[in-house]
Amino acid sequence: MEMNKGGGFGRGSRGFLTEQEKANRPKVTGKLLRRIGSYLIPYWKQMVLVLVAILLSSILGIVPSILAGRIIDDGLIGRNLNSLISLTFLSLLVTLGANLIGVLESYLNTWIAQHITFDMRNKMFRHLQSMSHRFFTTNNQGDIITRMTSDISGVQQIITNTLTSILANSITLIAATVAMYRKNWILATVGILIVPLFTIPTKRVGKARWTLTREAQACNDEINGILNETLSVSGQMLVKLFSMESHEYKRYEAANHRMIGMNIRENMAGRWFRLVLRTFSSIGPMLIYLIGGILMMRYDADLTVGDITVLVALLGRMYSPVNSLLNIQVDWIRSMALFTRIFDYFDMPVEIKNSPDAIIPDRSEGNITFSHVSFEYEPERPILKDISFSLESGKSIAIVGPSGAGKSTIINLIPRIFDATEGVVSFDGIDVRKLDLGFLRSNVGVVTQDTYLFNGTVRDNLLYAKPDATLDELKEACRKANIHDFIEAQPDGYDTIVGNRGLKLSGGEKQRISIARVLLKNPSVLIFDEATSSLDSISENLIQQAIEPLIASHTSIIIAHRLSTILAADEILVLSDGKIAERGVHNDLIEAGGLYAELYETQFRLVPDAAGKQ
Ligand SMILES: Nc1ncnc2c1ncn2[C@@H]1O[C@H](COP(=O)(O)OP(=O)(O)OP(=O)(O)O)[C@@H](O)[C@H]1O
Repeated sequence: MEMNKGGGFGRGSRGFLTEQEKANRPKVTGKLLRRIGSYLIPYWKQMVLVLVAILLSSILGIVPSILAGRIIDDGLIGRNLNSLISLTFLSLLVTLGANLIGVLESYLNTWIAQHITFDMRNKMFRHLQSMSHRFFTTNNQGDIITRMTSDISGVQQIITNTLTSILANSITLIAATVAMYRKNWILATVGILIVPLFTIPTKRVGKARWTLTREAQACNDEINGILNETLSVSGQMLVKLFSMESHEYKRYEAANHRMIGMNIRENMAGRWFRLVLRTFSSIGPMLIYLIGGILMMRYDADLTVGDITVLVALLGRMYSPVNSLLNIQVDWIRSMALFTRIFDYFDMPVEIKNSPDAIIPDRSEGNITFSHVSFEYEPERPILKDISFSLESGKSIAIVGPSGAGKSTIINLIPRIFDATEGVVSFDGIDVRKLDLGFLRSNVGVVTQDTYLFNGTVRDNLLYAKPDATLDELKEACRKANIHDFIEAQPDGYDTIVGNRGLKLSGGEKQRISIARVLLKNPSVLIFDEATSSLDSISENLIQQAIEPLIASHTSIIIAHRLSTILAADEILVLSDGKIAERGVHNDLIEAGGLYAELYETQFRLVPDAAGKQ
């Protein structure tokens, strides 16, 4: 039987709280415990079985130690072969039984833990999917992934290790103590007094080793950081372009060198730890032999050799449970902190959600109205100020303005990536906050500046917009987006792998695929955030040839940076510092000689216009 469930000597090195953990001790309230319980309750039947299994295997686990006494006294010293054979056989049977129950207990335990974490992971994933864009822009991606992966795996550890460790170790300890006192109260008291004395030095050396392990871990993290930075695609590109190869090598070598030193020290600390452990753990048995022997020889105590052997064996069984129970407080604090962190995530409010009586209109025209819309990402920092405009179905609007004027922010309010702080954004005359989110988003197609493709084939990426689209539909969308010929020219055609985030494709190709993807959704409003990053003139030309007819044939809003796109729109909104500074058509705005005329002179006229409409 595995007595040392998650505890024991080896784990002494983890049994300490960091300064940070000490400072952030979680508040354990009845509410928190009830909430944890709510995840366990569906599995109460299996838990009762685990409890019975632990009880049985812990008690059976100490029986062989007790039988050892009778094997010695009756079998060996008493020279009774029958008794020797039956007792050894019984001992073997009990050991086998305890271990078989242990296997069953492990299975049930793992089953429960896996199911609880399965429930939690799914719940967390669903919750994260419903979180707003603001959540993902303000929270570190690494933290979000950690919550999903290691924190929830931590819950599994708590269930399989901490809970069973408390139970199994407590039962073993009680059973061993009772059995020892039944044999001889003096030796039992000696043994029980020795156990805590043993744990003090073990804990001290353990702490020193733990500090070293943490330092080695920090060193390892540093090395991983260097590897992540320098061996990533973009990192390598940066290193090459700035000829930093030898600088990076030196940085890596220095960190690697530090790590070697740390590893040697850590290993040696481990060796010292084992030395202290073995020395102290042998003091107890020696004392029992010594005192037991004196009691037997000098005081004629009612003790046999077998009794002394049993007491030594039982004492040996106590070290590990005592040690791990001493760590329970640390495990408990960590477990509660883990649950608190996970629940904090569950409790984060969902900012953008369907209103309870969300409207799903029969059809969508694609009329968009902004009336007196203001918006701020952070309190007291207005980004959009009193924006009003209307886009009628079938028409198109180009939004222009200096960088940071709030152009992308305006379009983010239409599919409710964010909600307006003041004023109303409406779609076909209905406040977007009252519309069904699914309806709204399926009718608003957005092509962002930095297009995102999943690692998969071109076909997979296109089908994301319409999983049941036929190949002909895919081809039609790609023709409209001017990317069909390119895809067909690839050896694998529509099954071409796009690579991680689409890295195997050029910026222009990615953008055209993402235009095709949006067209497959067949939305009633198209929104383009025209890329400012310079594409080569062929790519530009292909994109413009795709976008211009779409602007003419669809209700559309374009954040425009190129003259030809601006000219393709019915109306131009000129945005400055979050306000609409000017609006109208190209010639009138040029004549007015305001901000648009200035932008035209400084930017649009100079941007190489592939369509040649300058
Ligand atoms: N998620 C965000 N949180 C806080 N502030 C933001 C966020 N996104 C944008 N901003 C700020 O809002 C302002 C407007 O940004 P926006 O992206 O709408 O400008 P833009 O006109 O589209 O600029 P560009 O042409 O450079 O893309 C900027 O000052 C920007 O720093």
